[in-house]
Amino acid sequence: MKTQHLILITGTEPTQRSLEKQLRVIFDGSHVSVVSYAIDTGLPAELTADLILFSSPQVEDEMMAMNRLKKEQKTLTAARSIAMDHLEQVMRIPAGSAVLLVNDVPASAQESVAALHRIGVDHVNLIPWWPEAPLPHPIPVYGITPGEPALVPRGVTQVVDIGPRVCDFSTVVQLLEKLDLFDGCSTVFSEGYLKKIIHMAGRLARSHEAIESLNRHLQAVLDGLNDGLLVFDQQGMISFINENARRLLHLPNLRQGGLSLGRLIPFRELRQFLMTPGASERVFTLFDQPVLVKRLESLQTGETTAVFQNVAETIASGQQIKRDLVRKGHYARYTFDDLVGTSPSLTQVVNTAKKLAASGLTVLLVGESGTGKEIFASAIHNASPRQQGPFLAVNFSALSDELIESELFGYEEGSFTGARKGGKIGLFEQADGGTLFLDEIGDVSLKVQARLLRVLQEKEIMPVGGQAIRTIDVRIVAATNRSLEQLVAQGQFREDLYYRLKMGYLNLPPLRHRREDVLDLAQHFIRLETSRLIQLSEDVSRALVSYHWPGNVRELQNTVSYMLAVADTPLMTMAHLPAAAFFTPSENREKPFLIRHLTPLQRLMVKVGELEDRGQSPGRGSLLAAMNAEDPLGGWTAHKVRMALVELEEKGHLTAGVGRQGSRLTEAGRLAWRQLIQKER
Ligand SMILES: Nc1ncnc2c1ncn2[C@@H]1O[C@H](COP(=O)(O)OP(=O)(O)OP(=O)(O)O)[C@@H](O)[C@H]1O
Repeated sequence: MKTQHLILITGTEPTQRSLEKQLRVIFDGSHVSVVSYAIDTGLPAELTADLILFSSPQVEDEMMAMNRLKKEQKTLTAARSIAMDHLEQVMRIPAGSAVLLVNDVPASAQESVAALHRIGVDHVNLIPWWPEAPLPHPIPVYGITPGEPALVPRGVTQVVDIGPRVCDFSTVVQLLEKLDLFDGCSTVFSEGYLKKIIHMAGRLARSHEAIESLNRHLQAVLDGLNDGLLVFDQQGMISFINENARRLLHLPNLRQGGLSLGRLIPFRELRQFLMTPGASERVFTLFDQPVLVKRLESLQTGETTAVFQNVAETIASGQQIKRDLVRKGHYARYTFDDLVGTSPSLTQVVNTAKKLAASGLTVLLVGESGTGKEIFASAIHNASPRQQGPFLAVNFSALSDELIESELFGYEEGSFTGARKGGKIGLFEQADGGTLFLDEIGDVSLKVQARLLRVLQEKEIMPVGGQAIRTIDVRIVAATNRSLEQLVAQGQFREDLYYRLKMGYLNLPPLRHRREDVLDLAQHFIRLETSRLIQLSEDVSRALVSYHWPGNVRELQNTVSYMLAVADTPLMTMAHLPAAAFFTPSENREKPFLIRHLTPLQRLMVKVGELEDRGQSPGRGSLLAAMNAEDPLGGWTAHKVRMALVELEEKGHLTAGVGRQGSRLTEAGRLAWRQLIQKER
């Protein structure tokens, strides 16, 4: 078969390249040779071929004006269209957007617009533009250019380069006809064309499927909400309604969209409220149920979202939340009724605490360890108007500065290495609307004190690494067993913070100042631990009341637990007490408490050290007397004392005195003694 020659003539080189490529694909495998020229880069002296294809009417005009072609030369002028490969990007430009169609000259810009219109791109407003043309105001964000990205003006930021336009379907058909190849190549060509359409349709179908599945997922999420949601525009046309809104409004399962508030909502007042700009929330009775309706307007879309909450269900879920808080320990366990005791000193402090609870003032609880500061803090919260809010506690004695700051104030994501993703909400924010109990406030550093003071003064916090200040509404109850006054005098506690905390001051009396409460408390702890009927012997009662209780109520509670553990009769006698010496009526706080946990040898050593501290150097006789008084159940005899002293001497802990001189602890002995008594306290 004879080879036919086709010449392509374009205006510019880029068009030459892209059209030549297209022609080569079409004529691949046929007997057509393709040669191309761009007027810009020059034409050969002779231009003869079986067919000459002009890339556009402008090129045709130019060539005619040049008068370079023979009269009988067959020509064809291409009609061009955008390549399908870029159509998808064009279709993704949001509907209604203004789009600058950028090309080099007015005619090609207008032609490109027309070409896009012809293939059905009508969802955007196409504005033809070329470098000398005035820019529309405002400058559109979107631009489309057929292979001229360098010409796109500044300000147009989202550009789709659709590449030089290719010969359209009709041009290709004419080409084939003129070269008498229609029968041979048309199938190849149409198949290639179809393949592209099928490929594109496939992609569209897949992305449509993905969108559908996302929509179904979102719908399921929104239907699963406890709240009803209704979205509508300024004309009252509904664009979205979820399952719960339908349920609350007794609506059938209607198709989304296309419906108006007027048709769907049978309550005039509710309709009016929904359509009133600026209205925020109101309770309506809908089908005999109180429903809280909130309006949220979106400035961006002009749409309004109405949130419907069934008041009864919301209260029930609030109670559930409260139950959850109990489980998590974010809950004030005690009330004033849990405080046992009728002594005047306790009654007086409870009465003041009740008044302070109602006042909302910051409260400072001062008292020795185990006096019930935590019970008071919790009872104050429960007797305050914040009782429905959270109650959170933080104990400063165990935390580093960094930990305290992140616990209290939270932090923003990425504010330090190891910061949790999404950041962390601090206790101040978590306790919003409730009470925060700051235990052992006397242990807090000056740095943290400064931040606390700011929170108390400004009622605002800024999370670690954060920018935004958040207003909080938290009542502070602080506690300490240290003398803050003394710490202030030593410069370890800020005076201004001290006075702020002290606005509501409560001094919890130690148990030894309210001995009247000891037996009530003991009975109370017995009842907490067992349902057995337990009685205290008179001796035991006397011993308990006369003991000075350095560990206060907690120590009494521990003593009761110990006795219940060792007693096998319903009557508690002296034999069940932890150690006889422990109950010597004395205010001496250095008395070792759990002396029973020491070996006899250690007990003797403790005694030697104690007597030495009082300036004595005890001989064997006085040691025997002292041991019998301190540890009557220890079975101490003169022999036992002597053997113990020998053993201590052998260990290098003691030097036994000669004659009237008593025994003394050595250096090593004193060290061991100090360790023992520290363990005991
Ligand atoms: N008046 C009281 N009635 C009943 N139980 C009490 C009373 N006071 C204290 N308790 C109990 O004594 C124990 C210690 O109380 P709490 O933990 O409140 O003391 P605290 O002053 O906070 O001690 P610390 O300073 O060591 O933390 C708790 O088990 C508490 O239930």
